Amino acid sequence: MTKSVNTRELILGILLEVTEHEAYSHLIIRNVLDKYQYLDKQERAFITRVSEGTIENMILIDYIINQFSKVSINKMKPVIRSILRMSVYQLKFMDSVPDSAVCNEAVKLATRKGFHNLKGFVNGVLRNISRNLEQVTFPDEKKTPSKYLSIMYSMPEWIVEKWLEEYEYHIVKRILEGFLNKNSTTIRCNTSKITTEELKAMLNQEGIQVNSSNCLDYALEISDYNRINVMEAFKKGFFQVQDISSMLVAEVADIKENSYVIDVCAAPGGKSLHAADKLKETGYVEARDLTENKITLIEENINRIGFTNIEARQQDALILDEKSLEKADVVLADLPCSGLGVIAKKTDIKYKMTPKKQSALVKLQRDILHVVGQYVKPGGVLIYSTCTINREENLENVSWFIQNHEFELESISNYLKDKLQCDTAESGYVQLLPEINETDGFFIAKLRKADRQ
Ligand SMILES: C[S@@+](CC[C@H](N)C(=O)[O-])C[C@H]1O[C@@H](n2cnc3c(N)ncnc32)[C@H](O)[C@@H]1O
Repeated sequence: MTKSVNTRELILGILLEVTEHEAYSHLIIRNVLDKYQYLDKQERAFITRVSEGTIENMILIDYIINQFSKVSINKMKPVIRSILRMSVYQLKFMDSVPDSAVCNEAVKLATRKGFHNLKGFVNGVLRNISRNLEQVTFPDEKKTPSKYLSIMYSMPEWIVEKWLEEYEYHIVKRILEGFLNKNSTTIRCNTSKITTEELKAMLNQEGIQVNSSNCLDYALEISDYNRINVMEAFKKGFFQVQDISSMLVAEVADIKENSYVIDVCAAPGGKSLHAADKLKETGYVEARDLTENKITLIEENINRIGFTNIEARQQDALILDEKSLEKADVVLADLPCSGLGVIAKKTDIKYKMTPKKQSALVKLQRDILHVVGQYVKPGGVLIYSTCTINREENLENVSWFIQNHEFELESISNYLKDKLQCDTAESGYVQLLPEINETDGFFIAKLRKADRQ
């Protein structure tokens, strides 16, 4: 195939899909990289960095553009708006691209996209920004703290205000910094197939940089790799990409061999497969999700890994499944949530969430918990988890649940090592925060059902 594709044009396409058509950035970037597999490592890295960086810093970038453009960013044509955004990202954050090249490429791209008449505008705004970037004035941190944080860390102000009500200022600032610092990828070794040391050696042989984790014996951090799905160890099902926080779900559940586990919201199957691994070829995991597409995703992972003690099943968690009543030793309820803890990985979530959508999620979470709590055997365990950091979706839901159901919180402090330690673990729950705990923002509560015997 000929290399006729222009990387900047691909980036423009990604930005337009995300900002004008509601596409999710991590999915659209992955699709583009899959489609243009012949691009070299440097080109792939450039596409990923500029697309993610532009989306991640969009509030800050728009603030800067608005100081130099007579037409406000919201009034611009989508193509021009996106070209300016990706160019300002490069001017502000990428020393490797000379400013003159950024401006020239932007003008060429605008022309190629049919905006010959606006090339003077694009050129003028960008050259002006490139000359005066250091002179931009930002909101005062002391006088308008939420506005300051919102612009400097590109977080919608309503989210900043919400977090400032729940956490101290310096914690919120660190969380926001954490979202912008990219961590290395964490993987979980499938220890029923290979030891962690063997997996480490295998990855090293493929030239991948691997570090052990202090938090869990079977977790590894990998870096310096191109694509995961071509790694031999991945194809053989020896590991699963998973954040440490997500690994803690099956860890704190303390799954014993021969147990029956129901994961009520399982796709793409990370926690279900972890539970199956912990069962060491015994027991049974039922990995449920809402739609056929989601079931296919789980099945793809099950097939790759090759476990036989797990099956995927389509089932709406809101509808009571009479056959499961009081049958499960462990129910995993890793429920749909606002996802505000994983903004580092799913960059555009912060722009798509609204207070109204978040309230609807709280109701959904309570409705699902009420149904699936009934599948837990007396004396069994329900793990409630979300990848968000808002009290309403987390602790407030747990408080509501234990007030209205025969469950009690149970200590999880024995499972939390090193930087995961926290004051609330003894009480049965943990709220992990990006940067502070060096994980995704994630909530886990362990609930034990009353044993009537
Ligand atoms: C946070 S994700 C689960 C991630 C998964 N536990 C893992 O570790 O890979 C939430 C999942 O809930 C599913 N979901 C949403 N509403 C549902 C419902 N009513 N019934 C079952 N699954 C649902 C979504 O399709 C999504 O896959």
